[in-house]
Amino acid sequence: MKIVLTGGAGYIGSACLRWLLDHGHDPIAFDDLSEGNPPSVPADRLVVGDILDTEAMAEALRRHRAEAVMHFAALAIVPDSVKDPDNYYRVNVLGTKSVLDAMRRANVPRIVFSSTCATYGTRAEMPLTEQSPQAPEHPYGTTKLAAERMIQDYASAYGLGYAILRYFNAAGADPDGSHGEDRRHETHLIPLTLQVAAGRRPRLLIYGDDWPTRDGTCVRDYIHTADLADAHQKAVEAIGPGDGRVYVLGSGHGATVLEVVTACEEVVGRPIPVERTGRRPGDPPTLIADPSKIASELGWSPRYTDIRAIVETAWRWLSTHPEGYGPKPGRH
Ligand SMILES: NC(=O)c1ccc[n+]([C@@H]2O[C@H](COP(=O)([O-])OP(=O)(O)OC[C@H]3O[C@@H](n4cnc5c(N)ncnc54)[C@H](O)[C@@H]3O)[C@@H](O)[C@H]2O)c1
Ligand SMILES: O=c1ccn([C@@H]2O[C@H](COP(=O)(O)OP(=O)(O)O[C@H]3O[C@H](CO)[C@@H](O)[C@H](O)[C@H]3O)[C@@H](O)[C@H]2O)c(=O)[nH]1
Repeated sequence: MKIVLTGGAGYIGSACLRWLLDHGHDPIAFDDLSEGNPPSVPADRLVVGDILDTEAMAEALRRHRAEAVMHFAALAIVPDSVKDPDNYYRVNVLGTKSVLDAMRRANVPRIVFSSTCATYGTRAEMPLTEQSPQAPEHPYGTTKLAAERMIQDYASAYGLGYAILRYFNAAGADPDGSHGEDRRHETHLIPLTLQVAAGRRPRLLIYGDDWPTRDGTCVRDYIHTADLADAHQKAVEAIGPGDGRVYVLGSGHGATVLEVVTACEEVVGRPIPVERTGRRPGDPPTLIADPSKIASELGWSPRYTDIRAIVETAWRWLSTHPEGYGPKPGRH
């Protein structure tokens, strides 16, 4: 299938693009490089552009004769969204509207959307299913929920097929260590912990050890990017005309912050300095998926269910690419 991936030079988008190439599809990335890395995808598969430019997006869809869009492009850091909601509503909500309008102009019949478990809020019961009530508690989650609703409204009015995938915590790198996570400003637990292990940061701050969890630190469901990519492939292949699907997408297993640090110590073979500090605003204590719907409907199951195996891939990338993908172009 000919597929355009918005945000396809980013961490998850580029992992999906490489996966789709390896599995017989014809993907290209459409990315403004505000966070993406050109070396993460083949040069002839990258179109540089802004999703808010509807005509540029439509032109890329027409030129590639796209049969599907995977919409990854977004701003996705919770505390930044609290400080700068203007930018989050612009890129995540108006940007999604622009992508949908470009798809209508270019007659593209299906979309797979990157949503998030951050649309649920802190009060839902664990594990989370597609039926759990959505009540986001920060602008990032609100903008992602607004984008979900917009896709569903466009689908019922204009006959679009869609799959909404609510991911949990994306983690890991390509198993051969050739590609991985490289952001301008890293905030995610596993890369930060491994950067401390590599001597690039003095210590890891642990945000809260008094949460109501088994060791007092937050529990998250870490899902490897290869498992995310596999789910995207299965979802895009399953969407029929006018078909709408929603799936939660996690491994079904939770790890605490301290368990992640221990896994990192086991993988790198030495202790990692940590400092316990206060809770980070907006953090829910526990987020765990129940992925049984995507398992039964699409035959998806995660290959990475052990946090140590996920960390091993991330360490292979980080320890062999201390500069990541190198200098970042065009950042704003
Ligand atoms: N990382 C996670 O744990 C996680 C979890 C749940 C959902 N998600 C969602 O998955 C998607 C990808 O996340 P990621 O971690 O790969 O982030 P990322 O920042 O690495 O990727 C986002 C990409 O979008 C591009 N982009 C941003 N604004 C753009 C614009 N206006 N026009 C074109 N391109 C633009 C960036 O350059 C970047 O390459 C996001 O939609 C995010 O909300 C991520
Ligand atoms: O230096 C750090 C960084 C993180 N944490 C903790 O580690 C856990 C995981 O944090 P992080 O890796 O920042 O991920 P989340 O805040 O859970 O958010 C990610 O996962 C969400 C889905 O759960 C996505 O929607 C977001 O885009 C993505 O950033 C949280 O309990 C944090 O408090 C620390 O203790 N110290």
